[in-house]
Order: sequence, then C-alpha cells, then structure tokens
Amino acid sequence: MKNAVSIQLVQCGKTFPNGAQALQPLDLEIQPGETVVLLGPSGCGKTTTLRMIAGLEFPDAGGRVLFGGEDVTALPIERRGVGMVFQNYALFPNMTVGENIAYGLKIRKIPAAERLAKIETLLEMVHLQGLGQRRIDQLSGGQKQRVALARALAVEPRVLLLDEPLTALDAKLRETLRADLNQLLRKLGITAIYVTHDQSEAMALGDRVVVMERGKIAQIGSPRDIYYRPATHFVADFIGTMNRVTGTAQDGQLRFSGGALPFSGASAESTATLMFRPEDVEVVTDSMDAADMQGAVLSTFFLGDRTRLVIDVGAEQPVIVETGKRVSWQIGERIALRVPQHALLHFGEGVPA
Ligand SMILES: Nc1ncnc2c1ncn2[C@@H]1O[C@H](COP(=O)(O)OP(=O)(O)OP(=O)(O)O)[C@@H](O)[C@H]1O
Repeated sequence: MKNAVSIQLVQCGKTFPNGAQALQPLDLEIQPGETVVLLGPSGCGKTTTLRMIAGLEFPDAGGRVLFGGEDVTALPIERRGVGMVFQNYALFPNMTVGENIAYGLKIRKIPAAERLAKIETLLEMVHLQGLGQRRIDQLSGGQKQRVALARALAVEPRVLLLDEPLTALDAKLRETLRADLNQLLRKLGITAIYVTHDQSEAMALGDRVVVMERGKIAQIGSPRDIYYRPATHFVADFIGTMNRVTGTAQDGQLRFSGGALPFSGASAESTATLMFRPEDVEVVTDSMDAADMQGAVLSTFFLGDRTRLVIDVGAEQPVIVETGKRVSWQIGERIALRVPQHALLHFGEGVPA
C-alpha cells in the first residue's frame, strides 16, 4: 500500500475525568503495513489504546502519538486519515450499501462517476458484488460488517482500526470473515490495529500480538512467541491451556507425588511451579524409564483429530494431555507421561499460583 505508515505511541497514559487510570504510560511501535492485535481481558485498556490512536481519546500530558514520524497527538480523528470498523457496524440504516460505502467520498466531494467506480471495486474486494443497491436492514450481520469494512477503506486511510469487528457474529461466519480479512489485510499492506479478547483471532490475524493486562503491556511478540515463550504467568494462562505442576525443587528436579520433572530454576530446596502445554506432553507406551510422571486417567474427551486426557498425577491440579494417538483410554487406567525439557516453563519463585 502506497501510504502505509508507522505508528508510535510514546509514554501514552490515560486517566479519565472520574480519576480512573485506564492506561499507565506505555510505548508501542508499529511498522508500516503491519497488523498488530491488542489482546486482553475485559477492561485491560485495549479499546482506550485504539481510541487514542484514532484520535477519539487523547493521552494524558506528556504522551505522544506519531504517524510516520509526524506528531498527530493534537489532531482530531477526521484529520488523522484513519478508517474504523466497530463491533456494532455503525452503518447508516436509511442508506443503501453503496451510499454507505461512498459516504466519506461524497463528503470529500469526489465526483459521482468516480464514486460509483470505487463502490464497485470495494464491493468486489469484500465479496459483496451486486449488493450496492440493497438496504442495510436487508443484510446479514456478516454482510453488514463487510460493508463497514468497505466504507472504512473507501477513503484510503493511512491506518485501519478494528474494534472487535467479529465479536457479534456467530462462530462459522466469524471464521469465514476472519479468513477474508486476513487475506485483505495482507493484500492491501495497510497498517492495521485490531482489538479482540479472543486469543485464537489474535493468533490468526496478528503479525504481532500485544497482550495487555490492567492498563499495561504484558508482552509484545509474534503469535508463536506469545504462545511458546510467554513472558509472565498472566500471558501463559491467558493464551491457550497451560498445565501447572507444583512440587519441591531439589537437585535439578521438581518432585511431586506422581513423579519428577527436570528443573533448573533453584539450587536450594524450595517449592516451585512448572508450566507446559497439553500438546507437548507425550504418552509413554514403551519403557517406563522414559517417563517423568505417572497417574490415573480421570476423564477423556475424543475431539476427532485428537484426544484430550485429564490425568491425576498427584499434583495440586490434574495434568491435561492432548494426543493424536489413535488409542482409547479407560477411566482409572494408569498412564505414563513425559514432557520434553524445552516445553517446560518456569517463571521464578514466589509467583502466586
Ligand atoms: N470514558 C471512560 N470513563 C471512565 N473510565 C473509563 C472510560 N472508558 C473506559 N474506562 C475504564 O478504563 C478501563 C479500560 O477500558 P477499555 O474499554 O479500554 O478496556 P478494554 O480492554 O477495551 O475492555 P473491553 O474488552 O471490555 O472493551 C476500564 O476499567 C474502563 O472501565
């Protein structure tokens, strides 16, 4: 995209007039053409961050917002060159699809013929060919969101901002639209910021994911970084499923009643916790010597492509295992497990469980 810009937030905090501090001063740098997803639980400050980039909120004194190196901190939304898509569509119900898409062009006094040509191109881009004359109330939720996207792109914004655009749609539609959106963002190469609390959406769409926790950035990284190398307990727990085993750390091992895992965190004897992903646990079927722990099957869930097992290994909480093995296990059956050392995560002592 010819006009893709970088975005920089420098020490951007946000305190609302009622005294609520939604954001602690944060720094964030987004590359031209990059899709960055802001991910986190409700109230962590995602929308406030997006609205600051949009020019719908302004940072506390000292904070700065830069587009392509240009300071836009004091500019209102209409002078920033941003396109926005919201969860609730925010379309004009009394206008047709085409009129909605061309709204911003009309305001900019683009001639009618040019507008019509542009509407056609955009309808095609969002897979709504032939629906230009439809009324908004005659569209499905997914189609409405496609119109909202076309309208946001019509004015060729420098930045595309999306606030939970798929949340109101049902699961199937969400997946189709997510795939289309992904393709479109790559094709356009526009700088995009996408807010969601859905981690699979964040993983699928983001070049990088910014995980937020209570008004702060907990971690910034590629989806793989965030998943495989979470920086904190919070990130590890928020993304995907994580096992935790607490035991006594001693002589390079973490011991608990069902077994022991390799542990390099502490030299003196202490209580510690290791975390690992269900899909990283291997079911040991040959030599028991190769197992790190043993336990009894509490429950099994056949998921088609894999089976989820819940195993009591004598730790505080059961271990969840996901395996592609075509074996069925009985409740109560003994099972031996191994976790490769590279899959074990440890976040230091004294972290609350
Ligand atoms: N206008 C406002 N006045 C006062 N407090 C606000 C205002 N807007 C947001 N907040 C508070 O700021 C914090 C962050 O809100 P924000 O909407 O950015 O979170 P979020 O991560 O987008 O959450 P959600 O997913 O629920 O939208 C919340 O505690 C919220 O209550």
